[in-house]
Parts: sequence; structure tokens; C-alpha cells
Amino acid sequence: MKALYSDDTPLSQHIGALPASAAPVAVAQEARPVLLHAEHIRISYPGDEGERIVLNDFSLALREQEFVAIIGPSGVGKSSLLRILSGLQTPQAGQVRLNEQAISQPHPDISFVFQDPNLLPWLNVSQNIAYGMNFKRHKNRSRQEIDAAVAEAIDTVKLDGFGSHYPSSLSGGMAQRVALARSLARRPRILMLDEPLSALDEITRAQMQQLLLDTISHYRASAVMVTHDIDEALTLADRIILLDKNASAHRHWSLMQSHPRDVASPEFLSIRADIVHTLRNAFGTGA
Ligand SMILES: Nc1ncnc2c1ncn2[C@@H]1O[C@H](COP(=O)(O)OP(=O)(O)OP(=O)(O)O)[C@@H](O)[C@H]1O
Repeated sequence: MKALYSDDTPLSQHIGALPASAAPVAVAQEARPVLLHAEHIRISYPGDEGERIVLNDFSLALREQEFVAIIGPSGVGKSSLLRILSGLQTPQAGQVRLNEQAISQPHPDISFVFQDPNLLPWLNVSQNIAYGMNFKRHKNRSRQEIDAAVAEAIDTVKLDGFGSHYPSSLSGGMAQRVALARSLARRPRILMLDEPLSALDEITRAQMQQLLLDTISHYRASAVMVTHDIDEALTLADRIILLDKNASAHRHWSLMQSHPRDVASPEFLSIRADIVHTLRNAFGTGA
């Protein structure tokens, strides 16, 4: 069977307690420069018995145009990690650097898409997308430049003809496409996705997965996506990182398959079974 992993190491060895940064990355990605470094991140919150460590000594080097999926049981710190990688939250230890510059607050090169599209109901589709560009970095843009960026984003998410529609007239999938367009029209280097497709029905979700890949590729962005859906991670990601209830034991798989992928193929079923097996054995739960 053709190996899905970035080297010939059996999966059983990959899922040892390797720090995410220590494991090899896919060959195609290796050539790309690292965009975002997270080093020795610790996340903790106050608990009944003092500091409760959620994630410990987590490191990640996200490369240009790399797609990383973060999976793990509920409460292991996936959303907290995404906020830290984005500069929206400060870690208790460690550092996040974007292009070697430490970040500790929201950065214009990083944008977010959440499960809820959060569209402003009093603005139409074009205005919602343009609203996302209303940041310092775009202050010197002319009206024509903003209109051109909005038109490009609408075209990329396949919403031609819907620019003047209001959110109340959009389906869930269309609203999420607007949210995606709003985030990418700003031309961020990295898109952070916190379960953006989980509220959609199966068919819309599958369509959105392909659209997401196409759109991110069009804008040449990197992506970090939190998902509970292993198949979604297998469909989209160059790398899957599994966060463990043991805060120090993060594990990862690198996938080398090009898109579109057939996750029902024997090789994907095999890695899927390995991930599920790991989750069940180590954590007593599914993702
Ligand atoms: N602001 C906060 N104050 C205290 N505890 C918090 C805070 N934010 C998160 N937590 C706790 O930290 C842990 C990790 O939360 P987080 O939302 O990051 O996990 P998650 O893996 O994204 O969970 P889910 O899959 O359920 O969304 C949880 O136990 C959560 O209750």
C-alpha cells in the first residue's frame, strides 16, 4: 500500500508522543518557507486546584500555503490554540512569530472564519465583504480597488449575482461563503478556521470543502482549521495535528496526497482507522 505519511515510519511510531514540530513534514511543503512559528506554547486557565494546563510545550512551523487541521476531543484546547496562533490570546509560555516578528495581538495578515458567519444583517453581500477590508492596512485603498477586491472575492466563492442580496435571503452555505470571501478579500497570509463548516448539511459541507481549497489556493494563503470531523481533516489537510487530553502529547500525521482526495479509498480508510483507534484507545472518545 502506498504510504500516506511523509516518510516510511509506521503509523504506530508516528503516534508516539512526538511534539508536532519534531515530526517530518510532507515533501511538497518542505520546500516552502515557514510563515508562522509557534514555539513551546503553554495554555492554562485558572482551575479549582490552581492553574489547569490545557496544552503544554506545543510547537508548530506553518509553511506558506500549507493546510493544517487540528483535531481532538472536546475541551483539549483546539480553539484556544487557534486564538493564540492568531495573536488573539496570549499564551502562558512560549511565543508565536509571523515572518519572525513576535505577535501578541490581532494581525492584518491573519484572518478568522468561525462556525457562525456573523454577517451584518443591514449590509448586503458586497458591503459585508467590503466591511472586512475596513482595517488600517486597507485605509489607503481607493473605492475602485475595494470594489475590485470585493468582485474578485464574490467570483472566487461563486456568488456572482448575489452582491446586492441581504444575509436574510442566503442559505447557510451561501452565508458561510460570504464569510470566507470577507476574510480572504483582505488578502491575509493565513486563514484561521474554527469549525467553519460544522453547521452545514453533508452535501453543502462537501461542496464547501472543495470551494475552501480552491479559494485558499486562489489567494495563496495558508490555513489552520479546527474540526471535529476526521474525514474533513483527511480531505483538506497537508498535516493533521491531534491534541491529547495529556497536555504534552500532541501527535501528527503528514499527508502527501494531492487534491481532490478519495477518503473512501483503502489508504485513507487505513489512516482514518488509525486516528479513530488512537482516539478511542488513548482518550476513550471520538474526535
Ligand atoms: N477563558 C477561559 N477561562 C477558563 N477556562 C477556559 C477559557 N477558555 C477555555 N477554557 C477551558 O479550556 C479548555 C479548552 O477549551 P477550548 O475551547 O480551547 O477547547 P476545544 O478543544 O476547542 O473544545 P471544543 O471542541 O468543545 O470547542 C476547556 O476545558 C475550556 O472550558
